[in-house]
Amino acid sequence: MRRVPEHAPIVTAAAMRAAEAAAFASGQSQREVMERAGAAVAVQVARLAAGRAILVLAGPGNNGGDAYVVARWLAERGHDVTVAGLGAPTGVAAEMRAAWTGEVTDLDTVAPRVVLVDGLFGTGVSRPLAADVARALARLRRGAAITIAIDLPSGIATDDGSDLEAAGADVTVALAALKPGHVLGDGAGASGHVLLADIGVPVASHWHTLARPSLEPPPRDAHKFTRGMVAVLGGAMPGASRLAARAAMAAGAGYVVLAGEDRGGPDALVHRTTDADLFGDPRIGALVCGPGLGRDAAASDLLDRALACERPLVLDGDALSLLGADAATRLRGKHAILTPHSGEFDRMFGVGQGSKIDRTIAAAARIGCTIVHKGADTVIADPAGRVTVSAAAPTWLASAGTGDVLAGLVAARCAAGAADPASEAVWLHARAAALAGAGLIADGLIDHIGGAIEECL
Ligand SMILES: NC(=O)C1=CN([C@@H]2O[C@H](COP(=O)(O)OP(=O)(O)OC[C@H]3O[C@@H](n4cnc5c(N)ncnc54)[C@H](OP(=O)(O)O)[C@@H]3O)[C@@H](O)[C@H]2O)[C@@H](O)CC1
Ligand SMILES: [K+]
Repeated sequence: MRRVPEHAPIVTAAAMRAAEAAAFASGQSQREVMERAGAAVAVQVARLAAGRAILVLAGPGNNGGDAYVVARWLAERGHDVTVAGLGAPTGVAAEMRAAWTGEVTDLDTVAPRVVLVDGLFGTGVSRPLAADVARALARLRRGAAITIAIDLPSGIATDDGSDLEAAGADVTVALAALKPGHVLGDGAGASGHVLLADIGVPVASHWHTLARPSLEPPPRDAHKFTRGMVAVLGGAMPGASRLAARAAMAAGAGYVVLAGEDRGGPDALVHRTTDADLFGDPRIGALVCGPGLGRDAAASDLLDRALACERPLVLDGDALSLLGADAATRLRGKHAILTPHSGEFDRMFGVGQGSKIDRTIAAAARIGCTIVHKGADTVIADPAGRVTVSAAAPTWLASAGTGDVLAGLVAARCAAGAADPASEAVWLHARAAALAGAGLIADGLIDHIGGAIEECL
């Protein structure tokens, strides 16, 4: 499983440039910042290289400037370093090139070494890599035991993570902040483990990586209703709603109701009919609608009643499919958390423009609800534009029923009155998956929710 720093700011290329400009305006010199960036990367390279031969690739821009600093820092400390260059840097990067007293060989002909440091392109990549550059990079990566990228793997688009012929890295040292390219789409996979280096450039952002929540055990005067009541609407596929209900129980909801005709599930699960009393029950802290609901007239009627009631909603699966393109009008002003995968999201809000972060923010603002846009890169956006990205969840989660478990987790945290139920639930879900290990199934995931909670106490 890859590692990504927790609660790290995420900024676009433009926002990073603005932060750098502000730092320069406040008196820092670009030379100082580049020296700091190079040194921060070099410390990690030295640690990971452990005495092995290092090849540093230096590109034509400031990412290449950082690379020349890395090479100089390592050589000064006795490491075995060679450099291959692409293009002629300008400005401060040219000064760093001049300060490197060793040879600079050609990218096309250089032989691979055990440790590869990729400083070809960072946030300034503006188009797909030329075929010869992509080929050389891929060849050198294949010939290396470990590849460490400076700021971004060369050829990953900074703002949306799309692949512009990148070869990828095992470790990426992000400078000052993470970029969407480290956490979204192909870029998330290409970045490998991500480390965050402080280069003295302050960065403010409303976007962050997911962090372990801080939770409390129930207080001494707790009883089942103060811990949160969750109701799950059953439907055509009872297994899915049962998974959501069981997950809510395991996540600490004090009283969980499975509403409908299904009488299955554990003994502690309370069964009720979907009558008016249920939808008017003021004790319900979260009503889950969607897992296993079905898409027939009965399902549609249950969704209508859920939307008409005053309780906080967690909408998933079939509820989202039933809403489809009407989601924007029908959900506006509702207290709801939506948990679509990308197919459901696109059906509700259209494919649209921009990165997954941009599109999720726009949809959350449009409907005034929090959206958990699921995937290998889960993006959580609230209507105020705050974003949390989960980019390191185990890929074993890609199996039937894990989304139903997540809906139950969100509902339990919502009913418990958590400040950020969606992010907490996504963290617990990913952690339970890590504890469940390889080959997990949704039922087994539930058994590890308690263990995940223990790590947050
Ligand atoms: N600002 C600062 O002071 C600091 C910045 N820092 C570092 O700088 C990095 C950003 O630097 P940057 O803006 O110079 O961009 P960078 O990623 O080096 O690439 C631009 C060059 O590549 C070229 N180019 C682009 N795509 C190409 C392609 N496909 N194929 C071929 N060429 C291509 C492009 O040429 P052009 O597009 O103009 O033709 C230009 O020459 C950032 O990630 C961090 O590492 C840190 O040191 C902290 C201080
Ligand atoms: K790079």
